Order: sequence, then C-alpha cells, then structure tokens
Amino acid sequence: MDISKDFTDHLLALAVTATYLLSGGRLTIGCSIIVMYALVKHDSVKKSKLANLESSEQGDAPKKKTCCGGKGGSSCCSSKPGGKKGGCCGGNCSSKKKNPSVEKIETVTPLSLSESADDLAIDFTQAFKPIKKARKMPKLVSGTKPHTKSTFFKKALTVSNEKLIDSQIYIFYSSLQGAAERSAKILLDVLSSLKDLTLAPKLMNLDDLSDFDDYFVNVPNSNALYIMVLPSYDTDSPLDFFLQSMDENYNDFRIDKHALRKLTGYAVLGVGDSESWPDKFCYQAKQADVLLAKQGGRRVFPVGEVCMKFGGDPKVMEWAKLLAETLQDDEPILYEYDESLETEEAEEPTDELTKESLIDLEDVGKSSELQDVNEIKQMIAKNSPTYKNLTKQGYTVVGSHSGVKICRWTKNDLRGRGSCYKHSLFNIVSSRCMELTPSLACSSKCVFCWRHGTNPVSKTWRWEMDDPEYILENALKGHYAKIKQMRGVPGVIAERFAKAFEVRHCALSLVGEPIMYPLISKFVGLLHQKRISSFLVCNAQHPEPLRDLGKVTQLYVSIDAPTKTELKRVDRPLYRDFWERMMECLEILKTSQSHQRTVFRMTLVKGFNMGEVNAYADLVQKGLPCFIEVKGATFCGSSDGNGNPLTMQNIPFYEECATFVKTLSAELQRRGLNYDVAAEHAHSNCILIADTKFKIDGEWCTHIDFEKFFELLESGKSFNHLDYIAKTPEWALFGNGGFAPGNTRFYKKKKNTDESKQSESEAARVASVSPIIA
Ligand SMILES: Cc1cc2nc3c(=O)[nH]c(=O)nc-3n(C[C@H](O)[C@H](O)[C@H](O)COP(=O)(O)O)c2cc1C
Ligand code: SF4
Repeated sequence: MDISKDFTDHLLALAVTATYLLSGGRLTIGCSIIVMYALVKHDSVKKSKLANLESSEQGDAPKKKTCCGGKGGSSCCSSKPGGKKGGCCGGNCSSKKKNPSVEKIETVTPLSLSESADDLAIDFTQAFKPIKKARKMPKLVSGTKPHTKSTFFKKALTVSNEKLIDSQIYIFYSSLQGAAERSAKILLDVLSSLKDLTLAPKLMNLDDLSDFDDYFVNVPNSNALYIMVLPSYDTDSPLDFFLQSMDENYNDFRIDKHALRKLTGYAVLGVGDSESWPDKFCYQAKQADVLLAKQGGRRVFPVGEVCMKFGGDPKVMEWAKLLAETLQDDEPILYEYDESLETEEAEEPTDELTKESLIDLEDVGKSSELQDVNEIKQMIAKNSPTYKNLTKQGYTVVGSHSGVKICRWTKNDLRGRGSCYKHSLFNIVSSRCMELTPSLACSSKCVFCWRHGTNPVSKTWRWEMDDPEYILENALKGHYAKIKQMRGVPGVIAERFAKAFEVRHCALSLVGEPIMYPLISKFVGLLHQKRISSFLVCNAQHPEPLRDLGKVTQLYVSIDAPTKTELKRVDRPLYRDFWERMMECLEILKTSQSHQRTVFRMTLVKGFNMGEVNAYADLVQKGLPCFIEVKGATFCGSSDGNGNPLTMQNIPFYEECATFVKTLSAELQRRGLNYDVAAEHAHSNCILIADTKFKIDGEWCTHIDFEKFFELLESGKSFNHLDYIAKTPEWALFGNGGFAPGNTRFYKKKKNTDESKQSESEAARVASVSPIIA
C-alpha cells in the first residue's frame, strides 16, 4: 500500500467535500459523499492487500500489470517496457484469468461493443427459423389463465337421466330451395315411426315463426327437444336473421342467458355443398350448434354435415336413423358444457402463450364462426336464391338491396283501363308512377305481405350499401325497360306509353321497409331534383329515421292493427318494443313531422284487425294525420307454405270496408276530431277519411298540386301540407266510385249488370299479381 498516495487522496477528498459544503451544498449530500468515498477506499485497500498477498505467495514482483480488458493503454498487460506494445491479450491474458472473481463477472456481464469479434461469435442459424407454434390446445383441456377471476376455458360435466324418447320433438328447418325442408321431412318420417315415441314430432318452418322468442327465449314445454335442419348460404338468407337473433339474445341482459337449458336437448343437421363451398361447408349449421350450446342447450347427437351434392338424402336418412337409435337408448348422456363459449367477459390474456391458446381455441369453432354471424353480406347477391325468386316474381333488383317493379295498375293505365286508388285520392297517375324500394328487407313479417317469406328480414341495416345516385339511375333504367316491354301489348295508348318514359311519381313502398335505407333522405332529395314526387310508406317501427326525414310529398305510416296484441299478430314485428316504437312514430307525425302531408294507411284483414274501431280512433288522436286511407287487404295467391296464413275468408268486401270507415269517422267526430269520409276508389276497396281542413269552402281538396309542391321546394321557404293542395274531382268523391273518366272498365267475363257489380267487388279482393300494400 502506497501510504503517501493514500494520504494525498484523503486530503483531496476532504478538500472537495469541504468546498462543496462551504459552497452551500446540503449536509446530507456532503455526508453521503464522505461515506461513499470511505467505502471505496476501504475496498481498494482490501483488494490491494489481497493482491499483495497473492503475489507474495507466488513469489512475483510486487508491481504487477493488470489486464486492460483489451483496451490497451499505458497499463496494458502486453505493454512492453519502453512504451512499446506487444499484441493485447484482448482480456485473455494470464493476469486476468488468474483472478477468479473477475472471471466470474465475465460470464454474466452482457457483451459490450468493445469486445472483440471472437467474443461475439454467436450461432444465429436457429434465430430465423419460425418459432415453433405452441401445441394446439385440445378443446376440452383447460388452458386456465392464471390470476384472473373468470376461468378462461373450463368444462363441466353433467349426466342426464332424461328419457329422450318421452320428449316433445320439434323439427325446425329453414329452406330456400327445398333441400332442408325435404331433409326435415325425412327426419319427421323416421322419428314418427319410432314405436316407443310418446308424442308425435312437430315440423316447424323457422321462417314462418311470428316470433323466435316463443321457442328460443321461452321454451314451449318442459320436455321439448329441438332438432334443427339448416342449410348454409354465404349470401344473405333468412337464416342470417335467426342466427343474429340468437347471438343478440345471448348478449341481451334482459334475457335468461341459458334459456335453452330447459330443453331436454338438441341436435343440428346441416345440409350444404362441400364441393363449391369447401371452406364454408355447413358453416351456419355449426354456428347454430354453438349458439344453442351457448344458451344452455345440451347436444344429444353430433352435428350432421351432409353434402347435398354427394350423399344427399341417403346420408340424411343415415343421420336420422342414428339419431332415432340414440333417442331410444336408455343410457344416460354425458353432456359437456363448455364455458369457453362465454369468453366475451374474459380479460385479454397478457402472455403470448395464452394468447396463442386463445386463437387455437377460436379455431376449434367458437369465435371465428360466431363473428361470422355478424358478417357484412350483400342483401340480395346476384347468385342467391332470393335474387332468382324476386326476378321470377317480376322485380328488377337494383344494386344489391333495391328493387323496382311495375304494378298491374301501371299496365292497366297504359291500356286505358284506369289507375290505382292513388289517382282517385291524390292525383297520382299510375302510368307515370314508379314503384321502388331502396330496401327489399323489412323489420316486420306482416301476414298480408306478398313477399312470400323469402325476403331478408332485419331490425336494422346490416348489409353493404349502394349510393342513392346509383339506385335512382338504375331503378329508372329498370322501370323503363319494363315499360318498353309493354309496347306490343294490345290496347296500349301511344300517348300514355310515350309519357311513361318520364316518371313523375315515385311510390317508395313496394316491399321491404324504405326508411331502413340509411341514405333515404338523400335519395328523396334526388327524386325531387328530377321533379319526381315522393310517396314514402313506412311501417312505424323506425322512429329515429322518421324523425330525421326531410321533406317528402306525402308521408305514410302503416297502421295495421289498433292494439298491441293485434299488431303483433298481424305484423309479426321483429322488435320486442314494437308497440312503443309505433307510439313514438305517431308522436313524431303529430309534432316534428306535422308539416308533411301525413297519411295513416290501414289494411283491413277480416278476422285480424277490423274489430276495434275505438282503438283505431285512439291512434288517430295520437298521430293526428292529415288523411286516413283505409284499404281492404287483397288476396295475393296461395297461403301455402309461404308464411302467409290468409285465405279469401280474410279479405273484406267493399261494403264491409265502407261500414268500417263510416264507423271510424263517426267515432272521431264524437271525440271532437274534425275528420270525415272524403274520397274513394271502390275498384280496389279503398276509402279516404280526411281532416276537414282539406275541405275548403265546402269542397274537398285531397289532391296534390305537384307543380306547386316543387315550386315551394325550390323556393327554399318552409311550407306545409295545406300549401300544395288541389280540388278532388267529382268522380273521386266518396260514393262516386272513384273511377277516372277517359278509362274503360274491364271485366274478365262479360256479365249482366248485377253480376258486374259483384265482379267489381270481387276484383277488389283478388289480385294474383298486384301488390296488396301499394
Ligand atoms: C348462393 C349459394 C350459396 C351457398 N353457400 C353455401 C355455403 O356457404 N356453405 C355450404 O355448405 N353450402 C352452401 N350452399 C349450398 C346450399 O347450402 C345447399 O344447396 C343446400 O342444400 C340448400 O338448402 P335449401 O335447398 O334448403 O335452401 C350455397 C348455395 C347457394 C345457391
Ligand atoms: S307489408 Fe310491408 S311492412 Fe309488412 S312485411 Fe311486407 S314489406 Fe314489411
């Protein structure tokens, strides 16, 4: 130890500390410096003692060069006397190696940039190989996430001792082209022939159910067993709505999450096409299986997946027979309830392994498929059965969700046989009217609807969307193409035919719910730019867009029943709060949309909604519309298998409609409301009640002055329904029939006068091709 050097060091340290303290440093900092200095000094003294001891043991000279660690410099271990350097050891010299403590530190110190290339030589050959994926976690093996409350993946086993054969079996199916329906019937035959079966199985078309809740939120009886026979479509189909409803139910806090545990069990049979859709083969049947299980359903038989191209009906039969055997089996079934199906609430896993396990589990069939339930599709894809169906019915599908169709009244008017009731009541000439809907989908499934149960249903917009400009341009093209086809039809009046190529009115009704199209106001604006008047009909289920709607020439709200119970029975609305929605819509008509020409449209269906006149009066009182248009429903073809339960017995005669209208009008007057019967079109069983503010100087003015309407619109000034009225012609007034002069009545068969009368009333009731709602 060099005492003189140490002493100097001490003095220097003391001087530095004193200077620091004197110059205002804090006492604690000063003390700390002194203590640290003392410790370092103590350590170096200890080390040098140790070194001296070592060198004395080895008989070395007391002055020994320490290793430079490869840095070189004056004290380099390799420095030769006289300042000349031999090669540096790079830290490997014996002086270093011999010090065990230094050697130990080297093994754990991270490599520094100054270390030599030899030291950094690392084998990278494995580095860029893909990281071996963690082994897929088998479905029923727990991959429990540590430190989280909810178990990420777990199973629970229960044993049921139910005798499945005693169950009430429901065979549900959904079918666009008939294969699932056929398969469901095979199942019905096989199961019905089981000798031990206590109750006859029931066959149900999912698309005909008024309310899925009756079966999939509430269970009809305590021993129900569901068998679902489902096709898969990668295009939109009615099944999409069913699956989305199931998914919504599961996430709706108002609904019992596990409502289907009350079933004795369920099984799903998928039919599809494995050749054309290998990646999506029977994917919707699998989705349904997962959703049923999520809601507590117990799978009593594995999901069947039958390719209707290969195997077809025999495979369905095979599955049905195996299922039948199982149902007869007394062996208890081991049910596995898989809580992984409830991972929505589970926290995001943090470590990579668990994350990867999650993906694997999703692969197993949960989330990836469930996400597909809300996949955005085209409403009516060109290759879909719905598209074919609609075009077969005479629609021109525009883009992916709009449609036009010329109705029989347009054809009639072109041939001089008269316009529809809108001419009598409001001055809309059928040959210059285009019937269009920007949404072929609807949020109701009205019993009198002529959609034949195949059009998409949904509560909200869930599809790809076309631009309003595109829709209008192509709708007009489609409409004109259909008009053109009429040129060879006998009796077409050349002048009307020519004018028909300049559409003046657009009835936004047809089928579906136009107001569901999110850009409806913009679309109406485009119509007005072309001086085409707009008649928008909505089903009183969408208060928000109704409130936001801009000016229309006439705004209709369909009032299909006067009470909550009847409305549910007639409209079969998809919304649970359908009644509250309707009430809100009526309130909007009375308030924010009261500047519009508002109309209640009532479609009378005998045995369904003609009973409670007082209740209708309540609704009128609530919405205070300008007009109430009452129309008897028209029979539009078979009710067989299309979800439309109506027969001719439900179609009212003109006289019955007239009685209803008079009674309603009297009730409104009794309440002090100024309404009266104004006009009619007896030919289509349609009668108009109007607010008496449209009776100017004793003359009804229910017609529209279209020129005035556009003038006002273009002026930019605000105006209301009374600003563009026109006098109702004599022939259109109530009691005068409403058949426009200049047209010829046409009866299919020539009859005597009495028979003709009968025929007119009959004609109003039957329309195999005409819309019953237009
Ligand atoms: C437009 C279209 C899309 C289809 N998409 C699928 C699909 O994604 N997966 C599948 O397995 N089968 C698919 N199929 C085949 C149908 O599921 C199959 O034909 C089934 O038998 C139809 O049943 P249905 O006649 O009861 O409607 C598709 C068929 C069509 C016409
Ligand atoms: S009648 Fe109209 S509201 Fe009712 S289901 Fe048909 S399109 Fe929808």
